[in-house]
Amino acid sequence: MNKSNKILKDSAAVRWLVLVLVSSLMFATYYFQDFFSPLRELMETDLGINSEEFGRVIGLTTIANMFGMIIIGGIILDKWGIRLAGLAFGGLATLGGIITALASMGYFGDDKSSVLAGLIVGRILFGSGLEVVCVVVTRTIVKWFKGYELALAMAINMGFGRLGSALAIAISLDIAGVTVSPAVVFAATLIGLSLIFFVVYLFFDIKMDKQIKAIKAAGQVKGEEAIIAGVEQEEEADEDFKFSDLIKLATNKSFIYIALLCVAFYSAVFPFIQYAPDLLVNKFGFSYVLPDSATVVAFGSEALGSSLVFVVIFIFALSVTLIPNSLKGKSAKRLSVLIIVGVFAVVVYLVRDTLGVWLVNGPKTASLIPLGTIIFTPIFGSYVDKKGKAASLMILGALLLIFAHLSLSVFQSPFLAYMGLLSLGIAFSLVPAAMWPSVAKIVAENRLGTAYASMFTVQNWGLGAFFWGIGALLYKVNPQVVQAISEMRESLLAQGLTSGEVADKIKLLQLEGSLPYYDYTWPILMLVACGVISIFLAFKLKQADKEQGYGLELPSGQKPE
Ligand SMILES: C[C@H](N)C(=O)N[C@@H](CCCCN)C(=O)O
Repeated sequence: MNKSNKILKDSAAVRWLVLVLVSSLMFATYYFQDFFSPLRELMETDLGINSEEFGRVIGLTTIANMFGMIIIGGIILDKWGIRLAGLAFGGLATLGGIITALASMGYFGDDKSSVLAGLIVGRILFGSGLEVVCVVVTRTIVKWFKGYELALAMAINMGFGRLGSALAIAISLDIAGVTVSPAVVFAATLIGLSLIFFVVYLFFDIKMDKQIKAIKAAGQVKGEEAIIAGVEQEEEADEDFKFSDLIKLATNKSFIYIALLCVAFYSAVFPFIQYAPDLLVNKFGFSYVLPDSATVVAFGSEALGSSLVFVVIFIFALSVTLIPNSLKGKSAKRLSVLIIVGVFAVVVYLVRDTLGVWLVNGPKTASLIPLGTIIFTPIFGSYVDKKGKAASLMILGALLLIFAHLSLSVFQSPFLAYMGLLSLGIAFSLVPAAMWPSVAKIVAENRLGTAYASMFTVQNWGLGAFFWGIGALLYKVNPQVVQAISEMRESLLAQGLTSGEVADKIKLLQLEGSLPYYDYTWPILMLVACGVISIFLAFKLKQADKEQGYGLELPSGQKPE
Protein backbone atom coordinates (compact mmCIF):
# COMPACT_ATOMS: atom_id res chain seq x y z
CA MET A 1 0.00 0.00 0.00
CA ASN A 2 1.25 3.45 -0.90
CA LYS A 3 2.23 5.24 2.33
CA SER A 4 0.59 8.47 1.28
CA ASN A 5 -2.70 6.61 0.82
CA LYS A 6 -2.87 5.54 4.46
CA ILE A 7 -6.00 6.70 6.20
CA LEU A 8 -6.89 7.04 9.88
CA LYS A 9 -8.40 3.57 10.23
CA ASP A 10 -5.08 2.03 9.21
CA SER A 11 -3.69 3.07 12.57
CA ALA A 12 -4.58 0.43 15.20
CA ALA A 13 -4.36 3.03 17.99
CA VAL A 14 -6.87 5.33 16.28
CA ARG A 15 -9.21 2.43 15.46
CA TRP A 16 -9.36 1.25 19.08
CA LEU A 17 -9.71 4.81 20.36
CA VAL A 18 -12.65 5.24 17.98
CA LEU A 19 -14.14 1.98 19.31
CA VAL A 20 -13.94 3.28 22.89
CA LEU A 21 -15.43 6.66 21.93
CA VAL A 22 -18.45 5.21 20.12
CA SER A 23 -18.89 2.31 22.54
CA SER A 24 -19.38 4.82 25.35
CA LEU A 25 -22.81 5.44 23.75
CA MET A 26 -23.58 1.69 24.07
CA PHE A 27 -22.37 1.72 27.67
CA ALA A 28 -24.50 4.72 28.64
CA THR A 29 -27.66 3.69 26.79
CA TYR A 30 -27.55 0.12 28.16
CA TYR A 31 -26.92 1.64 31.62
CA PHE A 32 -29.97 3.88 31.25
CA GLN A 33 -32.05 0.98 29.93
CA ASP A 34 -31.35 -1.12 33.06
CA PHE A 35 -30.75 1.26 35.97
CA PHE A 36 -34.41 1.15 37.15
CA SER A 37 -34.07 -2.59 37.74
CA PRO A 38 -32.87 -2.46 41.39
CA LEU A 39 -35.20 0.48 42.12
CA ARG A 40 -38.50 -1.46 41.70
CA GLU A 41 -39.24 -1.47 45.41
CA LEU A 42 -37.93 2.07 46.03
CA MET A 43 -40.18 3.37 43.23
CA GLU A 44 -43.13 1.95 45.18
CA THR A 45 -42.10 3.22 48.58
CA ASP A 46 -40.65 6.59 47.46
CA LEU A 47 -42.95 7.53 44.57
CA GLY A 48 -45.96 5.23 45.13
CA ILE A 49 -45.38 3.59 41.71
CA ASN A 50 -46.60 -0.02 41.99
CA SER A 51 -45.25 -3.02 40.08
CA GLU A 52 -47.75 -2.70 37.20
CA GLU A 53 -46.89 1.00 36.79
CA PHE A 54 -43.19 0.14 37.04
CA GLY A 55 -43.74 -2.41 34.24
CA ARG A 56 -45.52 0.29 32.21
CA VAL A 57 -42.58 2.70 32.55
CA ILE A 58 -40.12 0.01 31.48
CA GLY A 59 -42.39 -1.54 28.79
CA LEU A 60 -43.30 1.76 27.12
CA THR A 61 -39.60 2.50 26.63
CA THR A 62 -39.73 0.33 23.53
CA ILE A 63 -43.10 1.50 22.18
CA ALA A 64 -41.74 3.64 19.31
CA ASN A 65 -39.48 0.78 18.25
CA MET A 66 -42.45 -1.59 18.20
CA PHE A 67 -44.05 0.70 15.62
CA GLY A 68 -41.18 1.00 13.18
CA MET A 69 -38.83 3.56 14.78
CA ILE A 70 -35.78 1.41 14.03
CA ILE A 71 -36.74 1.12 10.34
CA ILE A 72 -37.32 4.90 10.20
CA GLY A 73 -34.02 5.47 12.01
CA GLY A 74 -32.26 3.19 9.53
CA ILE A 75 -33.67 5.13 6.58
CA ILE A 76 -32.59 8.41 8.24
CA LEU A 77 -29.15 6.91 8.85
CA ASP A 78 -28.88 6.15 5.12
CA LYS A 79 -29.94 9.65 4.16
CA TRP A 80 -28.04 11.67 6.79
CA GLY A 81 -25.03 9.44 7.44
CA ILE A 82 -23.39 8.38 10.70
CA ARG A 83 -22.58 11.86 11.98
CA LEU A 84 -25.98 13.54 11.79
CA ALA A 85 -27.96 10.39 12.61
CA GLY A 86 -25.72 9.69 15.62
CA LEU A 87 -26.16 13.24 16.89
CA ALA A 88 -29.92 13.21 16.27
CA PHE A 89 -30.67 9.87 17.92
CA GLY A 90 -28.01 10.22 20.63
CA GLY A 91 -29.53 13.65 21.30
CA LEU A 92 -33.03 12.14 21.44
CA ALA A 93 -31.86 9.55 23.99
CA THR A 94 -30.22 12.33 26.04
CA LEU A 95 -33.36 14.45 25.91
CA GLY A 96 -35.36 11.44 27.10
CA GLY A 97 -32.84 10.99 29.93
CA ILE A 98 -33.16 14.64 30.98
CA ILE A 99 -36.98 14.51 30.99
CA THR A 100 -36.94 11.26 33.01
CA ALA A 101 -34.56 12.86 35.52
CA LEU A 102 -36.66 16.05 35.82
CA ALA A 103 -39.82 13.96 36.30
CA SER A 104 -38.22 11.94 39.09
CA MET A 105 -37.26 15.21 40.81
CA GLY A 106 -40.89 16.32 40.75
CA TYR A 107 -40.19 19.11 38.22
CA PHE A 108 -43.47 18.43 36.36
CA GLY A 109 -45.45 18.05 39.60
CA ASP A 110 -45.05 16.15 42.87
CA ASP A 111 -48.17 14.00 42.59
CA LYS A 112 -47.84 10.41 41.44
CA SER A 113 -49.61 10.85 38.11
CA SER A 114 -47.38 13.79 37.04
CA VAL A 115 -44.24 11.90 38.03
CA LEU A 116 -45.45 8.75 36.24
CA ALA A 117 -46.41 10.68 33.07
CA GLY A 118 -43.03 12.47 33.03
CA LEU A 119 -41.14 9.21 33.52
CA ILE A 120 -43.08 7.56 30.69
CA VAL A 121 -42.55 10.47 28.25
CA GLY A 122 -38.84 10.56 29.11
CA ARG A 123 -38.43 6.82 28.68
CA ILE A 124 -40.34 6.81 25.36
CA LEU A 125 -37.99 9.51 23.98
CA PHE A 126 -34.97 7.65 25.35
CA GLY A 127 -36.18 4.35 23.84
CA SER A 128 -36.76 6.00 20.45
CA GLY A 129 -33.07 6.93 20.36
CA LEU A 130 -31.71 3.77 22.00
CA GLU A 131 -32.06 1.13 19.26
CA VAL A 132 -31.11 3.47 16.41
CA VAL A 133 -28.01 4.45 18.40
CA CYS A 134 -27.18 0.71 18.52
CA VAL A 135 -27.51 0.51 14.69
CA VAL A 136 -25.43 3.72 14.22
CA VAL A 137 -22.70 2.36 16.49
CA THR A 138 -22.70 -1.03 14.68
CA ARG A 139 -22.38 0.72 11.34
CA THR A 140 -19.56 2.95 12.64
CA ILE A 141 -17.67 -0.13 13.79
CA VAL A 142 -18.08 -1.70 10.34
CA LYS A 143 -16.75 1.53 8.80
CA TRP A 144 -13.59 1.46 10.92
CA PHE A 145 -12.98 -2.27 11.39
CA LYS A 146 -13.98 -3.87 8.08
CA GLY A 147 -10.86 -5.62 6.85
CA TYR A 148 -9.42 -5.53 10.39
CA GLU A 149 -10.61 -7.04 13.69
CA LEU A 150 -14.36 -6.67 12.99
CA ALA A 151 -15.70 -9.64 15.03
CA LEU A 152 -13.54 -8.80 18.04
CA ALA A 153 -14.52 -5.14 17.84
CA MET A 154 -18.22 -6.14 17.78
CA ALA A 155 -17.79 -8.45 20.79
CA ILE A 156 -15.96 -5.73 22.75
CA ASN A 157 -18.63 -3.23 21.79
CA MET A 158 -21.30 -5.63 23.13
CA GLY A 159 -19.10 -5.92 26.25
CA PHE A 160 -19.37 -2.16 26.80
CA GLY A 161 -23.16 -2.50 26.69
CA ARG A 162 -23.12 -5.41 29.14
CA LEU A 163 -20.81 -3.49 31.48
CA GLY A 164 -23.31 -0.63 31.41
CA SER A 165 -26.12 -3.05 32.33
CA ALA A 166 -24.08 -4.71 35.09
CA LEU A 167 -23.07 -1.43 36.69
CA ALA A 168 -26.59 -0.06 36.42
CA ILE A 169 -27.96 -3.05 38.30
CA ALA A 170 -25.12 -3.13 40.84
CA ILE A 171 -24.83 0.52 41.84
CA SER A 172 -28.03 2.48 41.13
CA LEU A 173 -29.55 1.70 44.50
CA ASP A 174 -26.36 2.90 46.21
CA ILE A 175 -26.54 6.10 44.17
CA ALA A 176 -30.26 6.49 44.88
CA GLY A 177 -29.96 6.16 48.65
CA VAL A 178 -33.47 6.73 49.96
CA THR A 179 -34.94 8.56 46.93
CA VAL A 180 -35.12 7.56 43.27
CA SER A 181 -34.03 10.84 41.65
CA PRO A 182 -30.22 10.84 42.25
CA ALA A 183 -29.97 7.51 40.38
CA VAL A 184 -31.97 8.92 37.44
CA VAL A 185 -29.90 12.12 37.30
CA PHE A 186 -26.69 10.06 37.32
CA ALA A 187 -27.93 7.76 34.53
CA ALA A 188 -29.03 10.74 32.40
CA THR A 189 -25.65 12.44 32.95
CA LEU A 190 -23.91 9.33 31.60
CA ILE A 191 -25.82 9.56 28.30
CA GLY A 192 -24.94 13.27 28.06
CA LEU A 193 -21.25 12.47 28.62
CA SER A 194 -21.28 9.68 26.05
CA LEU A 195 -22.79 12.09 23.52
CA ILE A 196 -19.81 14.39 24.14
CA PHE A 197 -17.52 11.40 23.45
CA PHE A 198 -19.45 10.85 20.22
CA VAL A 199 -18.85 14.51 19.28
CA VAL A 200 -15.11 13.93 19.84
CA TYR A 201 -15.38 10.88 17.56
CA LEU A 202 -16.87 13.09 14.83
CA PHE A 203 -13.49 14.84 14.37
CA PHE A 204 -11.94 11.48 13.45
CA ASP A 205 -14.88 10.63 11.19
CA ILE A 206 -14.65 13.96 9.33
CA LYS A 207 -10.88 13.64 8.97
CA MET A 208 -11.05 10.09 7.58
CA ASP A 209 -13.80 11.02 5.13
CA LYS A 210 -11.62 13.92 3.92
CA GLN A 211 -8.68 11.53 3.47
CA ILE A 212 -10.84 9.12 1.46
CA LYS A 213 -12.15 11.98 -0.68
CA ALA A 214 -8.61 13.25 -1.29
CA ILE A 215 -7.44 9.78 -2.35
CA LYS A 216 -10.37 9.48 -4.74
CA ALA A 217 -9.83 13.00 -6.09
CA ALA A 218 -6.14 12.31 -6.68
CA GLY A 219 -7.20 9.43 -8.87
CA GLN A 220 -5.04 7.01 -6.94
CA VAL A 221 -7.83 4.55 -6.41
CA LYS A 222 -6.33 1.36 -7.75
CA GLY A 223 -5.96 -2.17 -6.42
CA GLU A 224 -5.75 -2.32 -2.63
CA GLU A 225 -6.38 1.43 -2.28
CA ALA A 226 -9.66 1.01 -4.09
CA ILE A 227 -10.90 -1.22 -1.30
CA ILE A 228 -10.00 1.36 1.33
CA ALA A 229 -11.35 4.33 -0.53
CA GLY A 230 -14.47 2.40 -1.45
CA VAL A 231 -15.44 1.97 2.20
CA GLU A 232 -18.18 4.56 2.11
CA GLN A 233 -19.82 3.44 -1.10
CA GLU A 234 -19.55 -0.19 -0.12
CA GLU A 235 -21.24 0.42 3.22
CA GLU A 236 -23.95 2.59 1.75
CA ALA A 237 -24.86 -0.32 -0.49
CA ASP A 238 -24.58 -2.76 2.44
CA GLU A 239 -26.79 -0.97 4.87
CA ASP A 240 -29.58 0.51 2.69
CA PHE A 241 -33.12 -0.25 3.83
CA LYS A 242 -35.32 -1.55 1.02
CA PHE A 243 -38.91 -2.63 1.58
CA SER A 244 -38.59 -5.18 -1.21
CA ASP A 245 -35.79 -6.75 0.86
CA LEU A 246 -38.17 -7.03 3.80
CA ILE A 247 -40.55 -9.11 1.70
CA LYS A 248 -37.69 -11.37 0.58
CA LEU A 249 -36.60 -11.85 4.21
CA ALA A 250 -40.14 -12.58 5.36
CA THR A 251 -40.34 -15.51 2.97
CA ASN A 252 -37.03 -17.08 4.02
CA LYS A 253 -37.72 -19.96 6.45
CA SER A 254 -34.36 -19.80 8.23
CA PHE A 255 -34.61 -16.04 8.70
CA ILE A 256 -38.14 -16.36 10.11
CA TYR A 257 -36.99 -18.96 12.64
CA ILE A 258 -33.95 -16.97 13.75
CA ALA A 259 -35.97 -13.73 14.01
CA LEU A 260 -38.65 -15.48 16.10
CA LEU A 261 -35.95 -17.12 18.21
CA CYS A 262 -34.51 -13.64 18.79
CA VAL A 263 -37.94 -12.49 20.08
CA ALA A 264 -38.56 -15.52 22.31
CA PHE A 265 -35.03 -15.65 23.72
CA TYR A 266 -34.47 -11.96 24.42
CA SER A 267 -38.01 -11.66 25.88
CA ALA A 268 -36.98 -14.13 28.56
CA VAL A 269 -33.68 -12.37 29.30
CA PHE A 270 -33.78 -8.55 29.08
CA PRO A 271 -37.15 -8.21 30.90
CA PHE A 272 -36.06 -10.78 33.48
CA ILE A 273 -32.94 -8.72 34.25
CA GLN A 274 -35.18 -5.72 35.04
CA TYR A 275 -36.91 -7.72 37.77
CA ALA A 276 -34.05 -10.00 38.90
CA PRO A 277 -32.91 -7.94 41.93
CA ASP A 278 -36.49 -7.62 43.20
CA LEU A 279 -37.11 -11.34 42.60
CA LEU A 280 -34.00 -12.29 44.59
CA VAL A 281 -35.09 -10.03 47.47
CA ASN A 282 -38.75 -11.09 47.52
CA LYS A 283 -38.43 -14.79 46.74
CA PHE A 284 -35.06 -15.81 48.10
CA GLY A 285 -34.61 -13.35 50.96
CA PHE A 286 -31.65 -11.47 49.45
CA SER A 287 -31.12 -7.90 50.66
CA TYR A 288 -31.47 -4.56 48.89
CA VAL A 289 -28.87 -2.89 51.10
CA LEU A 290 -25.38 -4.31 51.67
CA PRO A 291 -25.74 -6.12 54.99
CA ASP A 292 -22.93 -6.51 57.53
CA SER A 293 -21.26 -9.91 57.94
CA ALA A 294 -23.36 -10.76 60.99
CA THR A 295 -26.56 -10.32 58.98
CA VAL A 296 -25.12 -12.50 56.25
CA VAL A 297 -24.57 -15.27 58.76
CA ALA A 298 -28.14 -14.78 59.98
CA PHE A 299 -29.32 -15.00 56.33
CA GLY A 300 -28.39 -18.63 56.60
CA SER A 301 -25.35 -20.78 56.09
CA GLU A 302 -27.10 -22.61 53.24
CA ALA A 303 -27.32 -19.46 51.14
CA LEU A 304 -23.83 -18.34 52.07
CA GLY A 305 -22.37 -21.77 51.30
CA SER A 306 -24.26 -22.01 48.00
CA SER A 307 -23.09 -18.58 46.94
CA LEU A 308 -19.47 -19.56 47.53
CA VAL A 309 -19.98 -22.87 45.66
CA PHE A 310 -21.52 -20.75 42.89
CA VAL A 311 -18.35 -18.66 42.64
CA VAL A 312 -16.09 -21.73 42.52
CA ILE A 313 -18.27 -23.41 39.84
CA PHE A 314 -18.22 -20.15 37.87
CA ILE A 315 -14.42 -20.10 37.97
CA PHE A 316 -14.23 -23.81 37.10
CA ALA A 317 -16.50 -23.29 34.07
CA LEU A 318 -14.45 -20.28 33.05
CA SER A 319 -11.10 -22.03 33.28
CA VAL A 320 -12.32 -25.17 31.49
CA THR A 321 -13.61 -22.98 28.67
CA LEU A 322 -10.52 -20.80 28.48
CA ILE A 323 -7.74 -23.29 28.87
CA PRO A 324 -8.19 -25.32 25.66
CA ASN A 325 -7.31 -22.14 23.77
CA SER A 326 -3.97 -21.73 25.45
CA LEU A 327 -2.72 -25.21 26.36
CA LYS A 328 -2.28 -28.44 24.42
CA GLY A 329 -2.29 -31.92 25.98
CA LYS A 330 -4.95 -33.37 28.27
CA SER A 331 -2.94 -33.74 31.47
CA ALA A 332 -1.45 -30.23 31.20
CA LYS A 333 -4.97 -28.93 30.74
CA ARG A 334 -6.33 -30.87 33.74
CA LEU A 335 -3.45 -29.75 35.92
CA SER A 336 -3.90 -26.09 35.03
CA VAL A 337 -7.68 -26.28 35.67
CA LEU A 338 -6.90 -27.80 39.08
CA ILE A 339 -4.33 -25.12 39.90
CA ILE A 340 -6.61 -22.26 38.83
CA VAL A 341 -9.62 -23.63 40.75
CA GLY A 342 -7.41 -24.35 43.78
CA VAL A 343 -5.95 -20.82 43.83
CA PHE A 344 -9.38 -19.27 43.42
CA ALA A 345 -10.89 -21.51 46.10
CA VAL A 346 -8.23 -20.21 48.53
CA VAL A 347 -8.87 -16.60 47.45
CA VAL A 348 -12.64 -17.15 47.80
CA TYR A 349 -12.05 -18.58 51.30
CA LEU A 350 -9.92 -15.59 52.32
CA VAL A 351 -12.40 -12.99 51.07
CA ARG A 352 -15.47 -15.04 52.03
CA ASP A 353 -16.95 -12.34 54.28
CA THR A 354 -16.93 -9.57 51.67
CA LEU A 355 -17.97 -11.98 48.94
CA GLY A 356 -20.70 -13.39 51.14
CA VAL A 357 -22.01 -9.87 51.77
CA TRP A 358 -22.11 -9.19 48.02
CA LEU A 359 -23.65 -12.51 47.04
CA VAL A 360 -26.65 -12.14 49.32
CA ASN A 361 -27.40 -8.68 47.93
CA GLY A 362 -30.07 -8.84 45.19
CA PRO A 363 -28.79 -6.09 42.84
CA LYS A 364 -25.11 -7.06 43.18
CA THR A 365 -25.84 -10.73 42.49
CA ALA A 366 -28.15 -9.94 39.54
CA SER A 367 -25.44 -7.72 38.04
CA LEU A 368 -23.26 -10.84 37.66
CA ILE A 369 -25.47 -11.98 34.75
CA PRO A 370 -24.39 -9.26 32.27
CA LEU A 371 -20.94 -9.07 33.88
CA GLY A 372 -20.25 -12.77 33.20
CA THR A 373 -21.27 -12.39 29.55
CA ILE A 374 -18.43 -9.90 28.97
CA ILE A 375 -16.03 -12.81 29.39
CA PHE A 376 -18.14 -15.64 27.95
CA THR A 377 -19.51 -14.00 24.78
CA PRO A 378 -16.12 -13.52 23.03
CA ILE A 379 -15.12 -17.08 24.09
CA PHE A 380 -18.25 -18.63 22.58
CA GLY A 381 -17.96 -16.27 19.59
CA SER A 382 -14.49 -17.55 18.86
CA TYR A 383 -15.73 -21.17 19.32
CA VAL A 384 -18.47 -20.53 16.73
CA ASP A 385 -15.87 -18.99 14.38
CA LYS A 386 -13.52 -21.96 14.69
CA LYS A 387 -15.84 -24.97 15.17
CA GLY A 388 -19.28 -23.81 14.00
CA LYS A 389 -22.26 -25.62 15.67
CA ALA A 390 -24.15 -22.33 15.92
CA ALA A 391 -27.64 -23.89 15.64
CA SER A 392 -26.77 -26.59 18.21
CA LEU A 393 -25.41 -23.95 20.59
CA MET A 394 -28.68 -22.01 20.29
CA ILE A 395 -30.54 -25.22 21.25
CA LEU A 396 -28.23 -25.61 24.26
CA GLY A 397 -28.75 -21.92 25.18
CA ALA A 398 -32.54 -22.38 25.07
CA LEU A 399 -32.24 -25.49 27.27
CA LEU A 400 -30.19 -23.55 29.84
CA LEU A 401 -32.80 -20.79 29.73
CA ILE A 402 -35.55 -23.27 30.66
CA PHE A 403 -33.46 -24.66 33.52
CA ALA A 404 -32.70 -21.13 34.73
CA HIS A 405 -36.31 -19.94 34.87
CA LEU A 406 -37.59 -23.21 36.35
CA SER A 407 -35.05 -23.07 39.16
CA LEU A 408 -35.86 -19.41 39.81
CA SER A 409 -39.65 -19.87 39.82
CA VAL A 410 -40.92 -23.20 41.08
CA PHE A 411 -38.13 -23.95 43.56
CA GLN A 412 -37.28 -22.08 46.72
CA SER A 413 -33.67 -23.17 47.16
CA PRO A 414 -30.95 -20.46 47.16
CA PHE A 415 -28.51 -23.02 45.73
CA LEU A 416 -30.77 -23.62 42.73
CA ALA A 417 -31.24 -19.86 42.43
CA TYR A 418 -27.47 -19.38 42.04
CA MET A 419 -27.31 -22.26 39.54
CA GLY A 420 -30.23 -20.71 37.65
CA LEU A 421 -28.45 -17.35 37.47
CA LEU A 422 -25.25 -19.05 36.31
CA SER A 423 -27.03 -20.95 33.54
CA LEU A 424 -28.91 -17.81 32.51
CA GLY A 425 -25.55 -16.01 32.22
CA ILE A 426 -24.16 -18.83 30.05
CA ALA A 427 -27.30 -18.86 27.87
CA PHE A 428 -27.11 -15.07 27.53
CA SER A 429 -23.55 -15.47 26.21
CA LEU A 430 -24.14 -18.56 24.05
CA VAL A 431 -27.20 -17.46 22.10
CA PRO A 432 -26.05 -13.92 21.11
CA ALA A 433 -22.59 -15.27 20.22
CA ALA A 434 -24.17 -17.88 17.91
CA MET A 435 -27.18 -15.87 16.69
CA TRP A 436 -25.73 -12.62 15.33
CA PRO A 437 -23.00 -14.19 13.14
CA SER A 438 -25.62 -16.73 11.90
CA VAL A 439 -27.79 -13.89 10.60
CA ALA A 440 -24.82 -12.87 8.45
CA LYS A 441 -24.75 -16.43 6.99
CA ILE A 442 -28.47 -16.53 6.25
CA VAL A 443 -28.78 -13.04 4.79
CA ALA A 444 -26.74 -11.59 1.92
CA GLU A 445 -24.39 -8.82 3.00
CA ASN A 446 -26.32 -6.14 1.13
CA ARG A 447 -29.45 -7.01 3.11
CA LEU A 448 -27.87 -7.20 6.55
CA GLY A 449 -28.94 -3.67 7.55
CA THR A 450 -32.56 -4.47 6.73
CA ALA A 451 -32.26 -7.86 8.46
CA TYR A 452 -30.93 -6.36 11.73
CA ALA A 453 -33.49 -3.54 11.70
CA SER A 454 -36.40 -5.92 11.16
CA MET A 455 -35.08 -8.35 13.78
CA PHE A 456 -34.65 -5.53 16.32
CA THR A 457 -38.20 -4.35 15.53
CA VAL A 458 -39.87 -7.72 16.17
CA GLN A 459 -37.56 -8.24 19.14
CA ASN A 460 -38.96 -5.02 20.62
CA TRP A 461 -42.52 -6.37 20.34
CA GLY A 462 -41.54 -9.15 22.68
CA LEU A 463 -39.49 -6.91 24.96
CA GLY A 464 -42.32 -4.36 25.31
CA ALA A 465 -44.84 -7.10 26.10
CA PHE A 466 -42.66 -8.79 28.73
CA PHE A 467 -41.17 -5.64 30.32
CA TRP A 468 -44.75 -4.66 31.11
CA GLY A 469 -46.18 -8.19 31.38
CA ILE A 470 -43.97 -9.36 34.27
CA GLY A 471 -44.87 -6.27 36.34
CA ALA A 472 -48.55 -6.53 35.44
CA LEU A 473 -48.75 -10.25 36.31
CA LEU A 474 -46.85 -9.61 39.55
CA TYR A 475 -49.45 -6.98 40.43
CA LYS A 476 -52.33 -9.28 39.43
CA VAL A 477 -51.22 -12.32 41.46
CA ASN A 478 -50.28 -10.33 44.58
CA PRO A 479 -53.35 -8.20 45.39
CA GLN A 480 -52.87 -8.50 49.16
CA VAL A 481 -49.21 -7.43 48.99
CA VAL A 482 -50.03 -4.41 46.82
CA GLN A 483 -52.80 -3.38 49.21
CA ALA A 484 -50.77 -3.94 52.37
CA ILE A 485 -47.77 -1.93 51.10
CA SER A 486 -49.97 0.86 49.75
CA GLU A 487 -51.97 1.15 53.02
CA MET A 488 -48.79 1.10 55.10
CA ARG A 489 -47.21 3.77 52.87
CA GLU A 490 -50.28 6.05 53.17
CA SER A 491 -50.40 5.63 56.93
CA LEU A 492 -46.67 6.30 57.40
CA LEU A 493 -46.83 9.39 55.16
CA ALA A 494 -49.84 10.61 57.17
CA GLN A 495 -47.72 10.25 60.32
CA GLY A 496 -45.30 12.77 58.79
CA LEU A 497 -42.50 10.39 57.76
CA THR A 498 -40.47 11.39 54.69
CA SER A 499 -40.60 9.12 51.66
CA GLY A 500 -37.07 7.87 52.46
CA GLU A 501 -38.11 6.98 56.02
CA VAL A 502 -41.21 5.25 54.65
CA ALA A 503 -39.03 3.15 52.32
CA ASP A 504 -36.79 2.11 55.23
CA LYS A 505 -39.70 1.33 57.51
CA ILE A 506 -41.45 -0.83 54.90
CA LYS A 507 -38.25 -2.82 54.33
CA LEU A 508 -37.92 -3.33 58.07
CA LEU A 509 -41.54 -4.47 58.40
CA GLN A 510 -41.01 -6.99 55.57
CA LEU A 511 -37.87 -8.30 57.27
CA GLU A 512 -39.77 -8.67 60.55
CA GLY A 513 -42.54 -10.52 58.74
CA SER A 514 -45.21 -7.88 59.52
CA LEU A 515 -45.56 -7.03 55.81
CA PRO A 516 -45.70 -9.68 53.06
CA TYR A 517 -43.25 -10.13 50.15
CA TYR A 518 -44.23 -10.37 46.46
CA ASP A 519 -44.70 -13.89 45.06
CA TYR A 520 -42.80 -14.14 41.77
CA THR A 521 -43.67 -17.76 40.86
CA TRP A 522 -46.11 -17.07 37.99
CA PRO A 523 -44.32 -14.09 36.39
CA ILE A 524 -41.09 -16.12 36.08
CA LEU A 525 -42.84 -19.38 35.15
CA MET A 526 -44.26 -17.44 32.20
CA LEU A 527 -40.66 -17.04 30.97
CA VAL A 528 -40.21 -20.83 30.95
CA ALA A 529 -42.72 -20.79 28.08
CA CYS A 530 -40.36 -18.46 26.16
CA GLY A 531 -37.58 -21.01 26.74
CA VAL A 532 -39.76 -23.86 25.40
CA ILE A 533 -40.67 -21.79 22.32
CA SER A 534 -36.97 -20.91 21.88
CA ILE A 535 -35.89 -24.54 21.92
CA PHE A 536 -38.57 -25.44 19.36
CA LEU A 537 -37.48 -22.57 17.09
CA ALA A 538 -33.80 -23.45 17.46
CA PHE A 539 -34.59 -27.05 16.35
CA LYS A 540 -36.64 -25.76 13.42
CA LEU A 541 -33.75 -23.45 12.49
CA LYS A 542 -31.31 -26.35 12.51
CA GLN A 543 -33.70 -28.34 10.28
CA ALA A 544 -34.28 -25.43 7.90
CA ASP A 545 -30.53 -24.86 7.67
CA LYS A 546 -30.06 -28.49 6.63
CA GLU A 547 -32.58 -27.93 3.81
CA GLN A 548 -31.38 -24.48 2.73
CA GLY A 549 -27.65 -25.09 3.27
CA TYR A 550 -26.45 -21.89 4.96
CA GLY A 551 -23.84 -23.85 6.92
CA LEU A 552 -24.81 -22.64 10.40
CA GLU A 553 -23.15 -25.73 11.87
CA LEU A 554 -19.89 -25.08 10.01
CA PRO A 555 -16.95 -22.92 11.07
CA SER A 556 -16.76 -19.34 9.85
CA GLY A 557 -15.84 -19.11 6.15
CA GLN A 558 -16.77 -22.76 5.33
CA LYS A 559 -19.69 -23.50 3.03
CA PRO A 560 -21.60 -26.85 2.80
CA GLU A 561 -20.62 -28.97 -0.22
C1 LIG B 1 -31.08 -4.48 22.31
C2 LIG B 1 -30.59 -4.73 20.91
N1 LIG B 1 -31.68 -4.69 20.03
C3 LIG B 1 -29.91 -6.05 20.84
O1 LIG B 1 -30.50 -7.04 20.45
N2 LIG B 1 -28.67 -6.09 21.20
C4 LIG B 1 -27.90 -7.30 21.19
C5 LIG B 1 -26.66 -7.13 20.40
C6 LIG B 1 -26.90 -6.91 18.93
C7 LIG B 1 -25.61 -6.81 18.17
C8 LIG B 1 -25.86 -6.74 16.69
N3 LIG B 1 -24.66 -6.50 15.98
C9 LIG B 1 -27.49 -7.67 22.61
O2 LIG B 1 -27.34 -8.88 22.86
O3 LIG B 1 -27.32 -6.78 23.43
